[in-house]
Amino acid sequence: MAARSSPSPSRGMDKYEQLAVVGEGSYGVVLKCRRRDNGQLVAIKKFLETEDDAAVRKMALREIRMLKKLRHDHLVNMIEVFRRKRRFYLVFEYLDHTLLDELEASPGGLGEDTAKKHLYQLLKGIDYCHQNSIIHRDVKPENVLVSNAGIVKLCDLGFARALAAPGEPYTEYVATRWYRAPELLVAEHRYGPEVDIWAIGCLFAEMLTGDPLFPGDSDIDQLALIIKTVGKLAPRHQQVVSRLAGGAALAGAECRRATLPGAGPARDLLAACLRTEPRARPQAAALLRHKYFTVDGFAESFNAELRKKLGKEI
Ligand SMILES: Oc1ccc(-c2ccc(-c3cc(Nc4ccc(CNC5CC5)cc4)n[nH]3)cc2)c(O)c1
Repeated sequence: MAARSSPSPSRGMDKYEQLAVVGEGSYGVVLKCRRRDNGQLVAIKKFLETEDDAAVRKMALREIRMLKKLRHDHLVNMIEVFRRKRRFYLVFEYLDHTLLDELEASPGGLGEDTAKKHLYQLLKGIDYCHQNSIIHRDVKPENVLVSNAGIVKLCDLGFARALAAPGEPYTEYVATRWYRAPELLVAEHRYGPEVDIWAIGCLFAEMLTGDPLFPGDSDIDQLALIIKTVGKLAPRHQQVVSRLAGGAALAGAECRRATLPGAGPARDLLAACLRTEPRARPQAAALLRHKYFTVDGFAESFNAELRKKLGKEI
């Protein structure tokens, strides 16, 4: 057989030059890398040793199966997967910074125009997940990526879960407290995509003001902040809270209402995302049709802007 005329193509991590660590989690690390042959920037999630730890291997395979199904303009897309020296490597699109970076750089908030554009793209991304029966479960500023052109993509579906079959309880998980919906704080077994709508409501408020809406320092404190601002919990949740340590004073208490940020349709949309009864929160598809986005032709003109920036039909 003729010898290869060209050098054998680089395999796995040899193809990439490691530039920085951009994220760390319990199951691995996310690296900023540059592809040697074309200079493309990518993010590579490197799992811990998968052979020795069955749980990590199971988690990695579940994550890979799910990520292979999901492709959307407002989700960070996976480019390739490879294994090397008993580890899995997931190669993703790289975007310049996170929403957390933007919030830290703009203490007074992002301004309503930017907040509205980010919110619209977030809702598109999460609507795609929900239409594909996937709950993200950890929507927070660190998991929202922003390109230099203002394109917003959700990332790190490491916590994501497929919607449970009817009657099947979900496993416990600890998403970031400040963005956790009341049904998760009271450990309701049957939660759904509404937990992502709650988190997006929290992000919208934070983009408007620059401050986290509910920065609770414990689960009970988190519930207290929620009740103080958006009112009573759903009756079935109040019963659970009344049995928690320190919860008796909380259940059913309707403290002095702190006010939500925003005005008019923006406040209306925000309040809808933050209804304490999960079943009362609108789905992402309905929120995309909310008057906040439609009344002034925003959706039409912004979709045209997105098409241009994304370079394809939406
Ligand atoms: O299941 C999974 C696992 C991992 C990911 C994932 C995919 C891609 C990324 C990513 C990150 C990224 N860019 C980035 C840029 C900057 C930072 C940090 N900035 C602060 C200043 C230090 C963090 C991230 N581009 N792409 C991060 C996570 C994913 O989307 C799904």
